Amino acid sequence: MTATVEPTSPAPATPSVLSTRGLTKSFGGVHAVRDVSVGFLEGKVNGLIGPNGSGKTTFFNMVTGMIKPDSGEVMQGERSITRWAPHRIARLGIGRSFQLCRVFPRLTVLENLLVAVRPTSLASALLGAHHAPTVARAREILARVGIEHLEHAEARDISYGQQKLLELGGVLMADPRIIMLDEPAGGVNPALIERIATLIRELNAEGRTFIVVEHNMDLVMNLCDHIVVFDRGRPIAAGVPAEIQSDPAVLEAYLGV
Ligand SMILES: Nc1ncnc2c1ncn2[C@@H]1O[C@H](COP(=O)(O)OP(=O)(O)OP(=O)(O)O)[C@@H](O)[C@H]1O
Repeated sequence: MTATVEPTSPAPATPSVLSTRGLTKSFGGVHAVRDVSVGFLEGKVNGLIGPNGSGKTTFFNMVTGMIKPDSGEVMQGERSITRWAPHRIARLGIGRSFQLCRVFPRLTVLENLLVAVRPTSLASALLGAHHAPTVARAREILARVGIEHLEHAEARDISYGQQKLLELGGVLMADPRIIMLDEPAGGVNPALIERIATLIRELNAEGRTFIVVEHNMDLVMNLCDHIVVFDRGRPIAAGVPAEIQSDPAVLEAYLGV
């Protein structure tokens, strides 16, 4: 049976900016993502939640081209982007962060942003340090994410939460319209979680769509307009936070009740 959860709320008329049809991936005998058909709403903060191992990161990896699905489709609007290479998907304006924050520890904070904009060659990225408009943009983004005072610090010397902000800054360098965040609050202290949440709200208010995988339920419920819930590789619920919080299938998945 096809596990289809349509994004019927909060606004049925809102188009899906990204969607999947029957997306499937197994690793040996592990069915990580099974026949998933879901849609994410344009201009909204979409949440993707589920217990550990329910397939969220594997799903993200397929949508962003990092791994190839066994079967199924990834659609941006009406266009299939299934099996496109990650850089090609990025050029569509789809940016992402990673569960385990990816920064270059021995580069400075500013250099990390210069690398982010030219990921194919570290050398050319660092040469970009002499490209005034790129540097100006990087500084603007550092100010935006609130770590401009750390410009000259090596990334390994700033806190994990600041590294998460730096990684988000790297995503913003490409000016994406759709931003996929894998556990933006994971391992981050409460003060910085609040800053990350504020930043997501501000960027969303500018018209950027978010798809956020996150285990911090307070954050998810406060931040997201619409939530899809995975369990054992399949979507089991979709709706506004109030619907998700009272959905018996969701409670069962999390609590085993
Ligand atoms: N490269 C891989 N090789 C083998 N098994 C994998 C691989 N990647 C993921 N899995 C398995 O696929 C399942 C889904 O994993 P995935 O990381 O997508 O879940 P998740 O919902 O993101 O989990 P978490 O919330 O803990 O990050 C798990 O059973 C995991 O062990």
